[in-house]
Amino acid sequence: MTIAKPAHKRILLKLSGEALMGDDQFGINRDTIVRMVEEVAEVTRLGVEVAVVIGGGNIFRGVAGGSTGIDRATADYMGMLATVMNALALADTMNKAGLVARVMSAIAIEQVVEPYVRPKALQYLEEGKVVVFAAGTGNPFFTTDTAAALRGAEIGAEVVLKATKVDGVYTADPKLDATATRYTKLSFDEAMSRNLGIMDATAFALCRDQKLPIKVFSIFKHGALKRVVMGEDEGTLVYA
Ligand SMILES: Nc1ncnc2c1ncn2[C@@H]1O[C@H](COP(=O)(O)OP(=O)(O)O)[C@@H](O)[C@H]1O
Ligand SMILES: O=c1ccn([C@@H]2O[C@H](COP(=O)(O)OP(=O)(O)O)[C@@H](O)[C@H]2O)c(=O)[nH]1
Repeated sequence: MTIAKPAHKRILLKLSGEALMGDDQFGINRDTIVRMVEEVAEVTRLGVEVAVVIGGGNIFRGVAGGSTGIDRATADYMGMLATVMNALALADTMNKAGLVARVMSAIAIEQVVEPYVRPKALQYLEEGKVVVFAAGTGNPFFTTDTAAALRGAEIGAEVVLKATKVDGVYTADPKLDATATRYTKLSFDEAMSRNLGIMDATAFALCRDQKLPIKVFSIFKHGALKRVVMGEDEGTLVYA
């Protein structure tokens, strides 16, 4: 009997901040974060190197209502700090679950987390540690999706796994159209021409230029991350 091998050696997992809320209105839901870490742990046990970019939308978003009247750049820095909080919670939960996690921040807050240094991140990944990238790209006017594309390209990830609330890309918004069907895969050009919002335009363009495939899947579906990593039919693959 041959044992199935993972389809990917190194992945970049983008987790939205909102995913951490669970059914709460904001913040970090304990059961949800523990469950998410279990899904990640399962994949690391297969020998896959995992880097994570975490969002901050559960705490603060630069363009959200709570930032009304605040300068956009300032609000965005607040959003980046929110991702640092999530990263600390995520890494702490990972360490308690028996993983070894390291947080690297795109903005210097050296008493709290170490700065992002690419060779160091690569070293951690080679050592089997999970690297959690915090503070997005470190620049206002960007998103953590763009950070996922950027870091994914930098560390030579084979794929960016975009974890969302829906289990893939559909022919139309499945919340509004019950007849929408899920794509198993589609090319960057098809996604563009059909105007399917998979990631924001900057993130999407970066992945397309770098020929870095994106897999959209649901983090709320138990075992989905593992099935994605094993190359099974789960979510939607966007390819060059
Ligand atoms: N063609 C489509 N395929 C899948 N989801 C879609 C599509 N168009 C719109 N959506 C919507 O996109 C949302 C999924 O993105 P979400 O998890 O909110 O992403 P993010 O993590 O960027 O906030 C869902 O609310 C879904 O209804
Ligand atoms: O490179 C980045 C990444 C994030 N942000 C800010 O951080 C917030 C939280 O990130 P995001 O909205 O991407 O989080 P998610 O939707 O994944 O929870 C954003 O609204 C921005 O204000 C930013 O300014 N630059």
